[in-house]
Amino acid sequence: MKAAVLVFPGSNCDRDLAVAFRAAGFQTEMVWHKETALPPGTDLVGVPGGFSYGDYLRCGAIAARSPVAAALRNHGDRGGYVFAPCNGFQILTEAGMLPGALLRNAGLKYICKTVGLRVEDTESAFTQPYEKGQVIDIPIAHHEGNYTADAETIARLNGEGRVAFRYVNTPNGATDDIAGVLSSNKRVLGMMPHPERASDPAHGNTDGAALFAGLAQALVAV
Ligand SMILES: NC(=O)CC[C@H](N)C(=O)O
Repeated sequence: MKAAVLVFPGSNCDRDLAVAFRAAGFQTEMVWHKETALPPGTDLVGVPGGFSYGDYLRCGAIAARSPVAAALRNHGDRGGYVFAPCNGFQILTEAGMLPGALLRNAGLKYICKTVGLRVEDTESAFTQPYEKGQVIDIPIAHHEGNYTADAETIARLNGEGRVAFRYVNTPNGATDDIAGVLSSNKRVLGMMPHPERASDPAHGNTDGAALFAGLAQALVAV
């Protein structure tokens, strides 16, 4: 089971993500943004949180056009798993790998706190260890987490079971309380909250650990 974590100038959750992947049993390599290929045999790509390229232009817009982005897109196109928390989610929407956009938080403030998330769909590798409707506590830390998409896209995401998580009390104005979205094959997950920051007893909260365990379980079964 091989994972790669992309590293952009300004990434700041890349090592946290690698720690969570390794704890779940993935052999994990860091991949610099200038690379044009992923390590051979990569099963899972992590697109980490942070402030890639200083959040200039729009969060994630420059990273979505970086050399490594083409390799990331190929990985997704051939059915590879991608986990993208926070800035990673912003990068995937900018790259067109997930629908919608992340706008500035409704209150125009950076928000850093732990929030309740309801698990909405348990048919993906990421969410299968949870119970449908289960509420988990996961930290957020962002100023552009206001998920927005047109009504048709929101209806499609809801209808296809592609809303992985919803906020219990939406902190950022996200449409339909959406906190995390899956691709149509459910192998790509983008979410604003950070499960990798709630996956070790030392974090004081392990609600996120099951997500990484679920991924490992799905990949062992392949
Ligand atoms: N923690 C993060 O990944 C921050 C995401 C993004 N740069 C924002 O502030 O919205």
